[in-house]
Amino acid sequence: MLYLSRRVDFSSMHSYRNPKWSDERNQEVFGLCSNPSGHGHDYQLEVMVKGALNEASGVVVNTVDIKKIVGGFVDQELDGKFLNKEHPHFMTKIPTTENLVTYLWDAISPKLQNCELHRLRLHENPFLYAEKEEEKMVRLTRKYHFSAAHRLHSDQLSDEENIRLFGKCNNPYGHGHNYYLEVTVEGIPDPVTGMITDLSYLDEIVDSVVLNKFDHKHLNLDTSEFEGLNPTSEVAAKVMYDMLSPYLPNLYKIGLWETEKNYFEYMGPGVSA
Ligand SMILES: Nc1nc2c(c(=O)[nH]1)N=C([C@H](O)[C@H](O)COP(=O)(O)OP(=O)(O)OP(=O)(O)O)CN2
Ligand SMILES: [Zn+2]
Repeated sequence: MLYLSRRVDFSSMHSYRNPKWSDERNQEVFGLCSNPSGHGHDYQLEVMVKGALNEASGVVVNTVDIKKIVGGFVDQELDGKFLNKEHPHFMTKIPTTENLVTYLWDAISPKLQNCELHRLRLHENPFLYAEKEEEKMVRLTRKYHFSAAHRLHSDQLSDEENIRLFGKCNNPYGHGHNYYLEVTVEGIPDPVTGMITDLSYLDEIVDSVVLNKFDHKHLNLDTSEFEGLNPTSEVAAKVMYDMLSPYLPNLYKIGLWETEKNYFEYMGPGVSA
């Protein structure tokens, strides 16, 4: 089986409002997104399909055909529209990223030929995306930033072994990174709010439980969470998962960008992708 991906872009306006609720209630639940005049996003939709290689043509499916099918569909239905007012499905269902990706999954899967839809990832902005994969629940990923210093050093190895294994990263004073932390939750979008998890709750938890502890800190020297641990990014991803999971019962994955080139993820004990 081969997997391939094509990105399709569109811009839409939306407003998060339950028409049965008062302005105050909508404001309380949806915050700024409840503005009845709406606001907009430049969405990026990553369409990943799977299929068998056609030996004669050398392709599973022509990506230009995916562009025509999916691009044509979003151009006609979503691009340049105020979804709550102009799209029948979203007149009654709140156009959250989770609901949008679910709608797109149901609409696009039957249209594809010579391949099957494997995953849709809908980016609302560079810090938020929702995704749907075959036979999986919807997932929502939020990206956060913090800066921290660390020294790679294991107490279980000799000084020579530490230097040999970690080189410059074993510098006694440490060194620093611009970390990007991705927190992924999964679930069924709430039928009333259209959300898997309230983003303001997620932000509050990640801020108070992780970012406030680690931002602008030396992980080895200033944090109790890394006491006795070597703060590699594998260990850091696991530490952060364990810190967040008691507050986020639907936590699916922690992704940690240590640098732009080094990425690590942890899905909890015994879980694999
Ligand atoms: N398995 C792991 N290997 C390494 C880790 C880690 O956490 N787990 N961490 C480091 C260092 O912390 C290091 O600072 C990253 O170094 P490096 O890959 O060299 O940095 P860049 O991504 O900026 O790449 P350049 O080659 O320097 O451009 C090392 N290994
Ligand atoms: Zn480092």
